[in-house]
Amino acid sequence: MVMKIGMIGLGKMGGNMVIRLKNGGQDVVGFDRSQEAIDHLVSQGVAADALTSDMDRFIELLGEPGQRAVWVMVPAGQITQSVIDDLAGRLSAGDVIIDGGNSNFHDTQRRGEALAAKGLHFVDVGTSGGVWGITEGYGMMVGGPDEGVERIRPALEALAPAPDRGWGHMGPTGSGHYVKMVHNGIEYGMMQAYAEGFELMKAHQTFNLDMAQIAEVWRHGTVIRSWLLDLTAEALKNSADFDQLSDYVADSGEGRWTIIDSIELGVPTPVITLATQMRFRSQQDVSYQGQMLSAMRRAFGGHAVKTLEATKQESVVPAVKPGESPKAAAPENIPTAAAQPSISGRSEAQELGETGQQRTTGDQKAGE
Ligand SMILES: O=C(O)[C@H](O)[C@@H](O)[C@H](O)[C@H](O)COP(=O)(O)O
Repeated sequence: MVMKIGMIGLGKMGGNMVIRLKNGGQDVVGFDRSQEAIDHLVSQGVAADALTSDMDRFIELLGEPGQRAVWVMVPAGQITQSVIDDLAGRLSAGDVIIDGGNSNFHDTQRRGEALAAKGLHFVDVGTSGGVWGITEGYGMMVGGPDEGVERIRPALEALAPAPDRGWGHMGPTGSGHYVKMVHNGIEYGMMQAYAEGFELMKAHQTFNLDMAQIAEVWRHGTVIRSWLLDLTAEALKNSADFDQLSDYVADSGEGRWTIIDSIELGVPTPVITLATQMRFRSQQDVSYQGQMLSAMRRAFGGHAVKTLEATKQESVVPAVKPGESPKAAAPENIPTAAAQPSISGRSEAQELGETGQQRTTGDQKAGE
């Protein structure tokens, strides 16, 4: 089946979806304010007269009132709201508006009610797959009224990995975005678990393990193989690029909303919660709470603490090689440990470890 469908937002998600819809035989038209986004799609073989940066023209291209369908693929939040408000004023009863972004499901429920009052069908599609969706197909979690969902079935079947796989009607308006929210919470948890495991193995220098080799081995046959691991293995192959990455990890809100939902329902979600909190920590340059911990520890125990300057110098400490003692690798001028004995009778140097790292051995712990 072929349907006419309009796409608003021709960035890396919406633009690729236009191409997949076109390749799937659908009659697709697109709108973006950016001429550059339009030119890119034209260079990819999409007809120039199916794309416009003029909203009036776009609405004309959508076809018969009451039969029109518009997929909104813009960032969640205020931009989505203003695009939907604009469409609500231009479309008429029977038309379908689809929000394919990562909107908060509460916003979606509210928008659904307002649009239903005007006779418009509002369908929320939690869309997964990122930049790979163009070739692999998109996983789609669909919410909304039956009629609206049925109307856009040809588009969903063309966008999915296969017509009968990778998409489903979850329930009423909001349910698609709700399921996508939990999907993203799980995504955070899986990513964090992989990242922790690899960092641990990298720190265990006795074995001099090769992270790229391990990721590649784990991709095949193991219990923890996954697409995320496939992507990780690929990233580890290019160590020059990997080593340049900042450890700042952004978050777009889905993890936060998942935690809020878990609190409201009283359902424990420790993995997702901690994974999200780790992102917050990564987003801090110098953490105020960490500074406060140091201040308190110094105050009550007279313990030596690191200064920002010392931490900066330490970041250029050469890595300890297997067989080499940490002391040999540590520069001598890092003022991390005082020579005076601590309350436990151990020197601060012993407590911090000779490179200034936190204590790590059972013996040291027992001696506290
Ligand atoms: O399933 C997907 O394709 C992803 O979950 C995607 O939808 C996600 O929004 C972004 O990759 C970034 O999300 P964060 O900024 O929250 O990491």
